[in-house]
Amino acid sequence: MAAHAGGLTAVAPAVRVSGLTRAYGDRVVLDSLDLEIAPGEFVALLGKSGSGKSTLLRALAGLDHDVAGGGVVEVPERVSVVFQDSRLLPWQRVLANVVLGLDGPDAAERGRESLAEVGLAGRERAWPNELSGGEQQRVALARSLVREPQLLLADEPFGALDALTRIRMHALLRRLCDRHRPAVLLVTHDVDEAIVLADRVLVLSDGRITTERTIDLDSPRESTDPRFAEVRAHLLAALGVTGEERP
Ligand SMILES: Nc1ncnc2c1ncn2[C@@H]1O[C@H](COP(=O)(O)OP(=O)(O)OP(=O)(O)O)[C@@H](O)[C@H]1O
Repeated sequence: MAAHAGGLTAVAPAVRVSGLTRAYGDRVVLDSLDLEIAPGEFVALLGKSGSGKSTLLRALAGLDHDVAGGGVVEVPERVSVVFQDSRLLPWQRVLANVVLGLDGPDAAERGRESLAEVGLAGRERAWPNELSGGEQQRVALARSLVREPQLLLADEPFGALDALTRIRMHALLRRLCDRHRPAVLLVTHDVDEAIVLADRVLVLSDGRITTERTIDLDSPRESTDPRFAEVRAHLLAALGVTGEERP
């Protein structure tokens, strides 16, 4: 069992990770990693495939009891997680999925409001399999945000969506985060997605955060902006993508 349980404490809405180590057998994936996320800050995490992004996210979510390791992980009390697949219960209607486990007499009303926020007003009684992939991810976002998380962990939430839907979801997620102000850790493979959405982009390599870039581009962030291109080149270089390999 990981040392998460020993290190996990409920603190103000921000993240502090210190000396985090995680290993699968002999394979050390996170090697004394340090990370802080300010309240309301949107952080994107890039890294090569297999670099340990999901392992880090799972450590923050407290979902890694099967992994050996140590270190301190401090996260807020209310943490929500969104994955690449929506993980909706197929035998529950949309509203029931959103409010599942939610207490209080106003739970259904809050669920309805949350669905309206993600553009799904009127779809409360639909079954998950009646929705498109993008709509299912909207429901997953509604389910996360109805709990007013102080920390939102998102592991490739748009990875399975087509390019157009992904662009719409970027705008939606940014809007929702501006309104609800959770701290966010977004794991993504998509460098442009990271630059469009995040206040700060991190690169995970060799078990640690090796590159950190604050994104201070004006909104809306356009990939045609030369400053955007400069940030992209910096991050791609940090990911080990050479000039010839770049699109
Ligand atoms: N349950 C497990 N048992 C053994 N090894 C694992 C397990 N989960 C992950 N790993 C290994 O740990 C390393 C990091 O995996 P992880 O999923 O965190 O990487 P990632 O950066 O999220 O990768 P990707 O971008 O491909 O999703 C990989 O080498 C992976 O094979």
